Amino acid sequence: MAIDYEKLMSVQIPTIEQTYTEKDTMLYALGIGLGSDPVDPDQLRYVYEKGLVAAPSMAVVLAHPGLWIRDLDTGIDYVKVVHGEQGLTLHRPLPAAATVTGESRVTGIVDKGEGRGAMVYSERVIRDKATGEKLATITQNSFCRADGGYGGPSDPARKPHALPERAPDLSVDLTTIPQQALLYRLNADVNPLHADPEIARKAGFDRPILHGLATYGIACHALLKAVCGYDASRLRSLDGRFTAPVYPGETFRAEIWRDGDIASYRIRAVERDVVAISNGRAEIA
Ligand SMILES: CCCCCCC[C@@H](O)CC(=O)SCCNC(=O)CCNC(=O)[C@H](O)C(C)(C)COP(=O)(O)OP(=O)(O)OC[C@H]1O[C@@H](n2cnc3c(N)ncnc32)[C@H](O)[C@@H]1OP(=O)(O)O
Repeated sequence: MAIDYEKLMSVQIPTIEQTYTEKDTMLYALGIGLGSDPVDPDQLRYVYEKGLVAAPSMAVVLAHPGLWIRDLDTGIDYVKVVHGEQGLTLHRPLPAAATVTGESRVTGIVDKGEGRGAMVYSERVIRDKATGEKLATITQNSFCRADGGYGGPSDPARKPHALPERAPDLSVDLTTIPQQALLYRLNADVNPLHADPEIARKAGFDRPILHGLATYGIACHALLKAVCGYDASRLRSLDGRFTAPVYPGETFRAEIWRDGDIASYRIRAVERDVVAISNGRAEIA
């Protein structure tokens, strides 16, 4: 099967309604390493019911339509899909518990050519069901490694944020645990690539890799720590490009540049010295 451009552009991704509880909010925060210092009150506020606050990046798992690339008639070889880019704009801080809706649509497809893959851009708008208020807009680029050359438009890809050329202004290290992906997937992010060694091998990896969104959440954690004083309401947007797969258990170093309200960043997997997220950009209030 191959991608049919018109059909995929108009694919109906189901609208999802989700009621999430304080427990879900704490589970998400644990999945991105918050609470790793259990006596730090700044971290505790994300993982303990007293004065609980939602981590801003949790929006990316709310009212998630699941693995629609596999489950709908998309023509995509889902096993070979990796997460290419992720963006998030927060219109207001996330409640610690709420009922939300998520409306998703495909916003663009770029055919990079035979053997070079195809990129599928999608967007999801999250609303508070009770008030209809927009909470977050989420953008994603799914890099379909096996689907290039199907004959669709090859418009230039959207340009990623350019990192400053000077040395980073600050850095922060965060550790992950060997079971990080098994913990993170309990946020209903069930792609077997992150749990099943057999599927991971079929996708070309020697063992399950960490979810791109888990690395992205850890980037959010690093920025909360380094430039927001752990105040969730200060993080207004978060974008990044996944440049290399990473494994649960690796140490991540966030290298950060500050220019006014903008923090640029990249995430390095320290032990292998590879950049896992590049072109990172966050707006800080
Ligand atoms: C249901 C919804 C869908 C869900 C999908 C996701 C499900 C998840 O569970 C799966 C995951 O979380 S996977 C884990 C996270 N992601 C990754 O590990 C991917 C890491 N990146 C890579 O492997 C390569 O960069 C790779 C493979 C992305 C590109 O590598 P190469 O092919 O070697 O590309 P390269 O030669 O470096 O560059 C070629 C052109 O592509 C552009 N590019 C590179 N990386 C990109 C990226 N991450 N996103 C967007 N564009 C990217 C380059 O700029 C270059 O462009 P041009 O041809 O215009 O010069």
